Amino acid sequence: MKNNETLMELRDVRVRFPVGADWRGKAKSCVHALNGLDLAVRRGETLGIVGESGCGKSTLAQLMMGLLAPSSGAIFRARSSGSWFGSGMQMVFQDPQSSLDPRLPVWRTITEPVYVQYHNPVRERRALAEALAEQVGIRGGYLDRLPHEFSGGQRQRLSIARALSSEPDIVVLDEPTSALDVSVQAQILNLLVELQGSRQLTYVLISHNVSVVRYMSDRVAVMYLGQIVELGDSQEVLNHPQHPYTRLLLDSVPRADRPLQEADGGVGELPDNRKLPPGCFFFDRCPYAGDGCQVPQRLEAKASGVEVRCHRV
Ligand SMILES: Nc1ncnc2c1ncn2[C@@H]1O[C@H](COP(=O)(O)OP(=O)(O)OP(=O)(O)O)[C@@H](O)[C@H]1O
Repeated sequence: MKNNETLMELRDVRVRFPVGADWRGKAKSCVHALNGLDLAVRRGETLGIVGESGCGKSTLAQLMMGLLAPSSGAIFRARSSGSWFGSGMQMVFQDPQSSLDPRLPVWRTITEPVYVQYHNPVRERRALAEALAEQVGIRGGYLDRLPHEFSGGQRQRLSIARALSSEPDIVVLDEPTSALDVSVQAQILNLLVELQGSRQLTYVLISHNVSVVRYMSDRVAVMYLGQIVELGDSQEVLNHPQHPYTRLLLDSVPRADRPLQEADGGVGELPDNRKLPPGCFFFDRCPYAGDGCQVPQRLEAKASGVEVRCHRV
């Protein structure tokens, strides 16, 4: 069920982290993690977020989850039908080991988001745990076990069950398969697709793995130095990349998890995000840089419907 209803919108969002301190405890400089991000999440879609390490993907996830406040800009959320303190957001992390409490039987962990809000009795909690476990392919009889008694893939299934327990509107998937064996990665992705169909979920999928994003996403946002440089239909963006950075990123697959200069034989380093370039952020690494690139670039819709932050496209 995809439509154009916006569940969450970020407008010109910036996040700065003060770093270093002088003898008075005053920050010496700032890391500019997000630099004017405009993005909307639509109900029922999977929105993929890609970009190399350090471009701001995790900062964006924390912002969406409400774990971090923007330094400037605004975030709008549609009124939630789900719960988790009313935010309607849940997250599935890369490492299922650390998102499940090692001392608690899993039925407790996977129903915790609901219990925190409603304090439901044990019988009800167990019944919910069993129903959720069944939906993610874990037999109800195993729910008294501790997380370490499950395999990595099963633990990720349990983390997904936990995320679904409060019936969130949006689930942020932060590298949901990258800590798993290759053999179970596809099973988890298929499970996520199935659940999206049966529960009308909206996903924000953060990944440096372009094949995962290609398989899962309806739209893709490509991030560079805390900005979106290309945004649109995922097949269009991934099959016909227009921004020079998107092309470079796709050319470096499957090594996009490393800084690009290692993967592509030397186009320069990711600029220092304590001092932002005055014009196009990609200027120093761009093979097409020239006139008109020394001024800040705007994200603009091109004929294909894809938005691109480059005046030369
Ligand atoms: N708490 C913090 N204090 C200072 N700098 C931070 C903090 N959190 C993130 N950063 C910096 O902000 C920038 C964006 O980081 P972020 O973790 O969002 O990137 P990322 O794209 O998720 O990278 P990765 O894929 O490696 O997780 C990086 O330069 C990072 O060092």
